[in-house]
Amino acid sequence: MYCVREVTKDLYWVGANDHRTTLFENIHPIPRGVSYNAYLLLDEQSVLFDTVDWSACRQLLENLEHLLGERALDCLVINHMEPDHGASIEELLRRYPNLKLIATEKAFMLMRQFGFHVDGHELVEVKEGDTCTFGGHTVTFIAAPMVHWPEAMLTFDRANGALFSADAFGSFIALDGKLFNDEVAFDRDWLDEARRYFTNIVGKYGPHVQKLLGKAAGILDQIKFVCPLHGPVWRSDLGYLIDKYDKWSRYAPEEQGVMIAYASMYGNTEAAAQALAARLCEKGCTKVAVYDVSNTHVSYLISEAFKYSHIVLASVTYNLGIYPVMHNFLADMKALNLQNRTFALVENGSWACKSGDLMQKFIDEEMKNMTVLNERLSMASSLHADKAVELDTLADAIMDSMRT
Ligand SMILES: Cc1cc2nc3c(=O)[nH]c(=O)nc-3n(C[C@H](O)[C@H](O)[C@H](O)COP(=O)(O)O)c2cc1C
Repeated sequence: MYCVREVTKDLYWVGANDHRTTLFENIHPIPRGVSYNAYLLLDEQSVLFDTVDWSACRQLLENLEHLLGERALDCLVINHMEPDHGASIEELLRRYPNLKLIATEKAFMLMRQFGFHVDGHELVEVKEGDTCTFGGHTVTFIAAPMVHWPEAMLTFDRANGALFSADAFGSFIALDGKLFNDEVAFDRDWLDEARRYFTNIVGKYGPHVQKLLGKAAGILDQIKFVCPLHGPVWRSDLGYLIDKYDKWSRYAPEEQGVMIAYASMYGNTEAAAQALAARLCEKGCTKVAVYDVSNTHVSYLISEAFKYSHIVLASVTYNLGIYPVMHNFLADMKALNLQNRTFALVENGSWACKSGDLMQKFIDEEMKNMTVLNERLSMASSLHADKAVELDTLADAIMDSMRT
């Protein structure tokens, strides 16, 4: 059965929802699913903007057949060649052999690398600023390298104000019938997953996203619809969306608050993390989020690290090192280029406590623009009552640094 939604006159969402894939990119859990968005424009020529994951190809084909009727599909614009969007290209070429493919040079290179038999078809290579007319609609192509692959581009249709934004402005979570941002409670139900999507998938490329935001600013008054490849289409409140993207891509915290991530085998470091959380709340900072790194997928930890201004790392010592899962979290923060955060450290060990010094060294030497508070809470096996003052001092130091 076809399943389409009208975006605006002559433009349709023809994508699909996926609740079967458990790991996006085979790494990030997606318990609430994901959508693969593709859009069909019915002008003098029929134009499809991107395709879908191979698992959703049948749905795309049914949607196209429904809307096209007797018409052929004339053009396919590929904004992004990652297989969750590009995988169905070859099948479309089989069904619509006269299909004209429009993409960047690098996208065509990737199609060939992935083994798609595109040669022999009409291929139109486009670059920044090029335009294409399909009848009443003329689109302009905007290069968006490394947002988040090198071949990526955006396409802007001046006639209806639709910006086909590739992976930019996308989100996890299946649409399940809804399409527009104003049909969901985005801030309540989607923001955390949108941030987790952005920070883990595109987070490393903040400067590239900043460049793209600069380009978008030039046409902001003309953008009526932001049509990403995952998640809702934005037709209102663009300022809200752009503000989030601006913060995330500048590595600026969204909230003055504290993420406490603890690594604990037997519960003593965990107890210290909980005691610190309680002290912070008592002192008036209730924006405190506590996570056990061992049972929280690192993609959620990354999202929270991008959200909060302060991060407390509480780790046991493990074979003279940092607890491996905590080490992995640190490595991921570094890999995703997280910057501009204030850290506080809590360490634990029973005979040779090393985790504090090692975490400090990692942050100082491997990460950029980070501050580590001098106050450190150190414990031998467990936190005893005689450490109450140190605990309080650490909480005060965090509170003070939030005020400055
Ligand atoms: C495999 C293993 C390796 C450890 N290595 C160290 C170590 O190198 N230095 C140290 O001081 N404690 C070491 N410990 C002890 C723990 O860090 C310590 O008991 C800690 O207090 C446990 O805190 P928890 O209750 O939060 O798990 C090790 C424990 C285990 C199980």
